[in-house]
Amino acid sequence: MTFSAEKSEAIIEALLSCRLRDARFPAALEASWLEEGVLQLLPAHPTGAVVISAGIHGNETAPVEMLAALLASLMAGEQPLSQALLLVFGNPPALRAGKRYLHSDMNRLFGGRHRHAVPGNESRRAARLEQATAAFFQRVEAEGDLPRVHLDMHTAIRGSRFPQFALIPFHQHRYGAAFYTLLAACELDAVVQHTAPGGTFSHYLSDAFGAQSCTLELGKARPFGQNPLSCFAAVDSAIRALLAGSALPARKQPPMRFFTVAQSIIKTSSSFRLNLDPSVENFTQLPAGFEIACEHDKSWRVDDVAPWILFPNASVAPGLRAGLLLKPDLSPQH
Ligand SMILES: O=C(O)CCC(=O)N[C@@H](CCC(=O)O)C(=O)O
Ligand SMILES: [Zn+2]
Repeated sequence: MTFSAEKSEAIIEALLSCRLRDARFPAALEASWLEEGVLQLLPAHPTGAVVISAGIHGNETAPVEMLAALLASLMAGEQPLSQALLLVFGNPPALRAGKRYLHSDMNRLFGGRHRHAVPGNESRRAARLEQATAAFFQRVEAEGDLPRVHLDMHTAIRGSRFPQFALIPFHQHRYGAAFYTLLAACELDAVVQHTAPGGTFSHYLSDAFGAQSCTLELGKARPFGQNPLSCFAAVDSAIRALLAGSALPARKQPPMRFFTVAQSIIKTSSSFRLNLDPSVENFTQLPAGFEIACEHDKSWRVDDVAPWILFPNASVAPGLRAGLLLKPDLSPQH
């Protein structure tokens, strides 16, 4: 395990107090800050382009601690880098406040949706992150036609029966076997395939730049300093091997489970009610016929094809997803 607690604490402190730009890097790396909390690192001859993001939601701190530790290793010259790399600390003001967001959920605003949102911290930041990632991929183009990978790391509000999993955005370009091998090397428990476009950061990078991209869910959201970082050692090692250009660690766990989104529950009004206790975990298999949620004139019931519930949340803003129902994916793409 390569977390260096002291150095990463200093980086988080610098991030939270707007001093991150003071960081220094080995001479072999061309380092530029494209935005607050957005760092581009270029080795001499990159063999791929990788974007790693964390803190798109400000209360999801474990991924930020992991990214800070990775940054500390890069600064110290301890982490080899064969890839053009963009590190993104997603939402610094929300991280400072310890909140998912300040004005609106940023992970619903990408792909230009920020233009139609009420102006605020997240609409401005989503626009800037879009510009920064566009600048990164434009710079990367000068290095040739490099494979593009994006991992957007999150943690979940509820506990999960499959604690660590990926959500792959709806996409029409090919995700190669190597990408699924990377997810397997992360020792993920499950992979969920979206079936419709969305406003997530991972969907944006996939759609706009042809990246093989996913959201990584790494357990339950906890405040800074309270994360069981050793649980994410496999993800950390796989990311470090990817960046170094070395062989990925071999998977030790049983094979990943694959699911597809069958239905999105969209809350449309404040009359929305969820009939699930907060202790119900993600990937709980609900009984057929059970009424999961209702609104004044609408009701959502479980069928026997797609009974697995993911991200049930009654407190989302009207118009947003209040839960997903999943079915098993019997013929995953890879
Ligand atoms: O626990 C929850 O309810 C949400 C955790 C979270 O932030 N998940 C991401 C998933 C993004 C995706 O679907 O790819 C989100 O809701 O933005
Ligand atoms: Zn999140």
